[in-house]
Amino acid sequence: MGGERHRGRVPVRRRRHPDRAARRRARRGCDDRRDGRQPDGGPRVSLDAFIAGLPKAELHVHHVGSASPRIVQELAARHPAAGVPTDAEELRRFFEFRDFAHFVEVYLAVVDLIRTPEDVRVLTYEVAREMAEGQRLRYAELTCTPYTSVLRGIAIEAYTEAIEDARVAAERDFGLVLRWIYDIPGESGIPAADATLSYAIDHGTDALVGFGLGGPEIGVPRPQFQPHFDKARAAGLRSVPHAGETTGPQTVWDAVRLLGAERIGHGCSAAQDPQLLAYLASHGIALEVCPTSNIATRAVATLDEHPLRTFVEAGVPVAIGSDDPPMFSTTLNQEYAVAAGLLGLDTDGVAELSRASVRASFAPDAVKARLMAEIDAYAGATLPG
Ligand SMILES: O=c1[nH]cnc2c1ncn2[C@@H]1O[C@H](CO)[C@@H](O)[C@H]1O
Repeated sequence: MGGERHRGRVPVRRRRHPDRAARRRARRGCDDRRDGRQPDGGPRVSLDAFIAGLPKAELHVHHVGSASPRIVQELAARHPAAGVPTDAEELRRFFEFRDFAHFVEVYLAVVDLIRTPEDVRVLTYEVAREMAEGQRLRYAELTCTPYTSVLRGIAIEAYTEAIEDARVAAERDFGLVLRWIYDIPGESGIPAADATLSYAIDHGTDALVGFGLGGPEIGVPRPQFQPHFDKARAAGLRSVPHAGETTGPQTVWDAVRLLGAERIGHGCSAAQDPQLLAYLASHGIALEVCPTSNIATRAVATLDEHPLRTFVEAGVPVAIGSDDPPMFSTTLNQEYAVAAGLLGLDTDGVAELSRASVRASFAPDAVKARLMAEIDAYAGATLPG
């Protein structure tokens, strides 16, 4: 496989910092270089166009957080009491976050729009359409929070049926393979953890692959959820908690040591702890890195300070994710462009980012092999221009 060319590493260009032009491209989320120095061959495309056409896997994206303005507007109009604006400009302002706590507040206001099983089905199917058609996603592990929907009156049986209907339809209609991760909304504590575990173990389908933990970290210590993760893992689910997004490296250690994390959501603060980086690298524990989200929620102050390069240079596997893309005015394509700017990647490097996500995924082997072959075929047939 093409991925072996780099021994499974994303090839960072050996510079301490991305050059000014790369930083500008990262900020704009695009690449308009036209150096014309490439050999003749297949179609020539800009890095942006290359990314747009690149088959991809997405491992860190939230279900409700993927609702596009079109879907949010539609739901907001159906459920006006939730207080989410329906006007496009007001909606844009509504999604400007003061800090992480405010982000969670806004996020939960959108959660409040999901009231019926039909809301869940439409949301999931439309999100899948946008993933496949807009981002060339071929595989996605979507983080769902059934607890918040059940709390709003949707029975877990109806919830499960709705997402499963959408999953089957999305694979049939868009060729997108979907898998689920159920996360505990951390701010709701042990009752949410108990319920989410039961939804996973008693109601989860074969498409449920992971067990997660989201929401705030401050005031929500990870160790309290160890029994839940123990049971989820014993039932065959993979452990994928968020950690180190808004607190220090100790939270990441807790996630790894106590919750058995196989991948970490965000993990930004791991960059402060060289021993932790070495541990993540030697155990192949991937960090799901969502640069624009980190800036929007103020987890990282500026893009120039983003730790992605530190992770890659330390040999930590990374999977680029979009988190809650419409809320952060981004897309997975744009996150790839930002990552390319931070790492100084060309088209080969960007293709390798996509392979890295496939490797870190919990996709069945046959799906992984198919995706790797698709990426190789695409990268081999497209020349940068
Ligand atoms: O970046 C994020 N970090 C943590 N939680 C998040 C993020 N994006 C969405 N959620 C969601 O916030 C809800 C409240 O706990 C959870 O449902 C979690 O999935």
